[in-house]
Amino acid sequence: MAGGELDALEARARERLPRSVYDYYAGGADDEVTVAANRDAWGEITFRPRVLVDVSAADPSVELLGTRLPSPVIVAPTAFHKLAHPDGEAATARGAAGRLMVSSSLSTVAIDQVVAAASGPVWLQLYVFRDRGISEALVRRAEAAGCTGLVLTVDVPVAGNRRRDDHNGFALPDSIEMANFTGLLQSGMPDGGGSGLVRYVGAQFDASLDWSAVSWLKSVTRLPVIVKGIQHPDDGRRAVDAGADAVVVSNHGGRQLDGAEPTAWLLPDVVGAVEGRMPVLVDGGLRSGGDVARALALGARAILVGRPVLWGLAAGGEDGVRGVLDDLDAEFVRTMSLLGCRTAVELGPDVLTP
Ligand SMILES: Cc1cc2nc3c(=O)[nH]c(=O)nc-3n(C[C@H](O)[C@H](O)[C@H](O)COP(=O)(O)O)c2cc1C
Ligand SMILES: CCCCC(=O)C(=O)O
Repeated sequence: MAGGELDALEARARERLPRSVYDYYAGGADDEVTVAANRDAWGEITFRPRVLVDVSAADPSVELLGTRLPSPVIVAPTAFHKLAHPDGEAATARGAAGRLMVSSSLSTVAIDQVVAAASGPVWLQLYVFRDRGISEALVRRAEAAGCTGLVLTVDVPVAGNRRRDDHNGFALPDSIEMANFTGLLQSGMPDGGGSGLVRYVGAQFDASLDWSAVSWLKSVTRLPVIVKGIQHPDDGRRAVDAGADAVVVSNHGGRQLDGAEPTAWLLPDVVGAVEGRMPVLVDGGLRSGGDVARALALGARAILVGRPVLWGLAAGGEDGVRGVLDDLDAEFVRTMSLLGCRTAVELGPDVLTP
């Protein structure tokens, strides 16, 4: 579903969604330069295919932290799916159809119900709250639910400046709650002007978080810890030293620091820095199976997609999500085949223009 088709899906989602929800999903920080740059940067990477390779059984599966995934395409954690569809994250989990889904801390369906709806593995994404007890309770809920990984998002010490949300006074309606926090924390957003999400983040998230958070998380769980939001090769190295099991190179889809480097440029440097000591994942602006192949060729083990899943969910519920992901996979297999690669691990820098 590259290019035009995905744009058409986004247009359908946009028609169905209230303006403030569409803007929350689509938008980014400040001038949204990084939102656009993420996407454009993948498109600038060109291929050098090899020919006369038997690709009759091209296999897109990848191994990640001891699990074989049917595809390198992972559902990125995004907040508030009930704003897109009444079944929320349960519909997304069904639509993921066996692929790995990362469920947001800020989901509108509780993590145990997300896992129950999923046919593939589920990781819980964690924000660290001022009250560590809340984060630890979330870890326990994830473990009890059967999650197989914890994704620590590290690029939100404070909320990015989302102008659209400010303008729209974005907030969750009273009918929708942050379902992971019942009994732990108020499950809505504080009142006031501007973005309710920014007020919520300011009140609840721990801006004092530092590298000790990774060892803290490792000390309270036996689940693998994946650090999401790495934007510097030295931080990739530090993540290895801190005991992370994997990292996600991400600028949060351009929603945090505007002007941040597109992840396609940054990825090879982080891959180089970690020297194979752990898998490196990437997200931000990947919109086609060709982009997936580009990321793997640059050294990513797997990739995450954010907004396209939300467009699928808003436009077509569970089937819409499945459609987006199936199309990405089909394009990826076609691209692999045309590059002369039989397995996802065969994708390397040699299939790209140096
Ligand atoms: C609407 C929306 C909500 C998001 N919520 C979260 C979140 O709760 N936790 C998180 O770690 N990342 C969150 N992200 C960032 C995504 O996980 C991911 O990094 C980004 O969307 C990838 O870029 P893409 O949308 O261009 O594919 C969110 C992104 C969007 C678009
Ligand atoms: C401000 C961060 C909270 C939710 C989120 O991750 C997003 O909207 O991108």
